[in-house]
Amino acid sequence: ETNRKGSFQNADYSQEDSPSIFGNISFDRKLQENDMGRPPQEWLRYDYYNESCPFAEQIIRSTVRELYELRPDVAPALLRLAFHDCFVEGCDASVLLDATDVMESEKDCLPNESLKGYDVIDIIKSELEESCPGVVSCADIIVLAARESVLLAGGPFYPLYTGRKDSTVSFFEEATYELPSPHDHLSKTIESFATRGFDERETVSLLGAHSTGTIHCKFFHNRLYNFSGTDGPDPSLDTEFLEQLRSKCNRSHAMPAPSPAPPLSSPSPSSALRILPNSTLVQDPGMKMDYEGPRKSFGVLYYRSLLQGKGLLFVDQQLTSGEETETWVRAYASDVTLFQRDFGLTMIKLSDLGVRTSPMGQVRLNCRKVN
Ligand code: HEM
Repeated sequence: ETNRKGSFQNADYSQEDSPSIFGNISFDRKLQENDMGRPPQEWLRYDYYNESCPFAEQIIRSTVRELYELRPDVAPALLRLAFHDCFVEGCDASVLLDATDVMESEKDCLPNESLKGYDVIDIIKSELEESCPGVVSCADIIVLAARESVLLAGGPFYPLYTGRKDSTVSFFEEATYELPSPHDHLSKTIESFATRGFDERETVSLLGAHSTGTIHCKFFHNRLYNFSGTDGPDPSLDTEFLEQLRSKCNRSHAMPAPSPAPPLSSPSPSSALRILPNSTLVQDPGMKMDYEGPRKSFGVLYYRSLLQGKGLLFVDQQLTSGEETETWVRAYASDVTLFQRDFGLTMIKLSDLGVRTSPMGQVRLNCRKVN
């Protein structure tokens, strides 16, 4: 364990002054192709804003960190936001567009109903607009803010290309039908990730993101009281854990959606300091996933809990039901370094999905609206 901890390279890395766990690894990003059948590196570059906005990545980093100090739930919210953006038609900030008279918004589809962090992105964007107006895309902000969030949650640093452009449309239908459900069986999850180029190992590692954040009762309530119409619990749930969950989530937590996320900021944020404290009472308490304090637990405890029948979502617990996926659950449960490396690589891949460049995209001035 000591040795493992010794080589457990994580959260203290910053891009400038530290080697990352990727330092010695050669990974072939040529294999990752975007929608246009061309590899992302033909469109994107490391340090794309080097000349146009040299402090862009630093501004994103420091703003996320400032907000995190006030509200640690900012980190999981931003990580989930990146997943929901990138998984639907690529990383193009389409998830941030508000509805208009002629366009429905991804924000309003069912799988996104408890998505948060839009106002955090607004704050970061306004900081960037002050320094370099009209330069940094909302799509880059999302993936870079998610990277910072992973670090804050105790995960690895991973290098990211930049230069993504923002979409001019929101994909309500696609988000409604293509975002995975917490009630999905393994085969559906595997298929859904495979469509986007992730194999089983990569899928298992990405779900390690569920090491952090909060899962509201409504997403696993059926497993506690009425699993598949049996009027009883999911037999794959550990019994002690079942009681623990039932004490947090009573029968009445089944139907109502979680209360709308409390605003993280004032309506027109211009500075990180305008953030409000976390004061709104959430009716559905949910379960915190930072098992033993975020920095220690990212990854490994999530997989260990799956091996003990203590996965919160059905979709999580399903990872132990397939031969190959279970092998990776076991591997990650016992090898922190392997998990951190794999998670970083799959986050890179996720962040490069369906990248847009001009003329198919733009740099939005306000992340909520098309220019
Ligand atoms: C089969 C795939 C997945 C499903 C069905 C799924 C579903 C969910 C659900 C239902 C929640 C609870 C939301 C709530 O209670 O408000 C959640 C939370 C979360 N998910 Fe996933 N998820 C999946 C994959 C991922 C991936 C790939 C990532 C990131 C790489 C991710 C990151 C997160 C995070 C960080 C949270 C906590 C959010 C917070 O506390 O604000 N998820 N997910």
